[in-house]
Amino acid sequence: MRITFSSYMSIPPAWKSVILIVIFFILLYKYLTRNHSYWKARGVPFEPPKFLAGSLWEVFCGRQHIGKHLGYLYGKYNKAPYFGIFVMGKPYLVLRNPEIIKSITIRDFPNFDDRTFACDKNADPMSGNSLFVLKNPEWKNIRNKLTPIFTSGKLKLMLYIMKKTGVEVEKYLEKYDNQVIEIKEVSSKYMTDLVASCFFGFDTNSFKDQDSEFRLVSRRMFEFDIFNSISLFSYFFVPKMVSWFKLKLLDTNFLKDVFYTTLRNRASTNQKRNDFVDLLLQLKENFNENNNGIHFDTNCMVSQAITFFIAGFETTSNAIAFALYELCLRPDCQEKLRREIGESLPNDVEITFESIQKMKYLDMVLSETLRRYPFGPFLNRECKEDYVIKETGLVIEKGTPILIPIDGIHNDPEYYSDPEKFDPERFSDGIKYKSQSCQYLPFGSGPRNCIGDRFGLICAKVGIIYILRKFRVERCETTPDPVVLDPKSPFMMPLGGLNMILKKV
Ligand code: HEM
Repeated sequence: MRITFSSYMSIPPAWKSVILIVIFFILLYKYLTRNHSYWKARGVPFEPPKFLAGSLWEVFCGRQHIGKHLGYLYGKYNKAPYFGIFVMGKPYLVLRNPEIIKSITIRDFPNFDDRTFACDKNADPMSGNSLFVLKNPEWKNIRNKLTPIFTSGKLKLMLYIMKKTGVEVEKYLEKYDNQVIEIKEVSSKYMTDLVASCFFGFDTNSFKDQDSEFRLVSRRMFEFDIFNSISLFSYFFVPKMVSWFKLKLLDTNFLKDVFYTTLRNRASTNQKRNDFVDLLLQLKENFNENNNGIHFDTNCMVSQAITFFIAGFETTSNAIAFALYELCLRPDCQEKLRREIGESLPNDVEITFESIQKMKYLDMVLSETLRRYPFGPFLNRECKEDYVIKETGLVIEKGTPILIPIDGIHNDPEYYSDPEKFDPERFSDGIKYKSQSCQYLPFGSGPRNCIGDRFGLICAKVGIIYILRKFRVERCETTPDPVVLDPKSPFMMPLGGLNMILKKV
């Protein structure tokens, strides 16, 4: 039957509205599903999309953690070098093959040097200027300038701050002998104090002051309710929402005020602490104008300090907490590590940078912990120009977002036998081979990898040494086994904490 304009006009108004609504939804559906044949047309295996949620329905429903879901898909498409998914109708390419990952993150890096991470610099200048978010050429310029502040020599000068915070943890834990403690909160306090001191020159005292504002602020940053998990999700997957709704990544006003206060104090007292504040100030002074017009002004400096604070404290405290959790389930590994600590530092001798470097088993324990629990469960890159994957001939179109599922790779039995087992021995030869072949990616890969990896590892090692040389951690009735990850968080964080019993040795 043909519907003409005059027959339409004769339809009662209520029916007209119904027809318009139906047409609207049909058009919307067509628009949102317009790309759903994208991967099929290119011969790429793909996870069939569901309307709106695409291939991440389980994640949107809160039933599965995004890292574990990508890991599950990684296992499902185990014959393919990559597979396709859809997020809100947009096609994403998920890489499986380490050689292809290497090409994209290292060899052909210039074509994949940015993340798809969105940020509206005008609405949120603090986050927009952060190294994590910056796009080239600004990113490269700032990264080159910041890299030297993380050299071993500079970190060595900050060891005194780490040791001071380690002593605070030790004193704090004395009160909990033979009691159940939630170790994630302890490690978060340790890292909040440490990072606040190193990057803000500020004594936060989270162990003495339960209401320390720094700790309250840092805790809020990683507490995910439905609203901030949608917001953070949009930064990674729906960048348009960020500009439409002028979303702000984080409320950084408090951190900004603290940093400015520190700058004023340093200027008036000429105090030097050999911390990152001193290094950032030096960098600002030496930053000449010959940088493609890119400035490293005070705002940019504050933005980096805030980035380092946020990127540093939760990642590293997670690693400490998960290491102690695994050690409480594996008393044999714990004893081996305590022996190593005892032999390297007999009679409570002073911890030195060199003694930490020599603790091989401690390094193996942390490497294995980060294999099992990489904080960021996926890496993310954007394709700048059409690119041909030489191994398969697939053309990745300009603008295609790429995901690298770290958890899937870290649990692939082809690279790690019995991957569910916590086994530090698999890193007895170090991580070099596995990192270089892109089978081990807790700190990412290529020039855009983690800038703070060495700082994070030293902080984690010092924290673990201070705890284990005085205490044994044991499993208790409320120790989770297996760990449940918080599905609302895009990061691999434990849901409900990590309880264990602490016993003085
Ligand atoms: C155990 C601790 C840590 C883990 C597991 C970790 C992990 C990561 C990962 C996976 C990335 C993305 C890399 C990529 O895309 O290839 C990253 C980037 C980054 N991390 Fe870390 N990180 C840790 C500690 C730190 C610390 C202590 C800092 C600062 C002091 C830091 C600062 C950054 C920054 C600024 C970036 C962005 C780098 C860029 O885009 O140039 N991270 N980190």
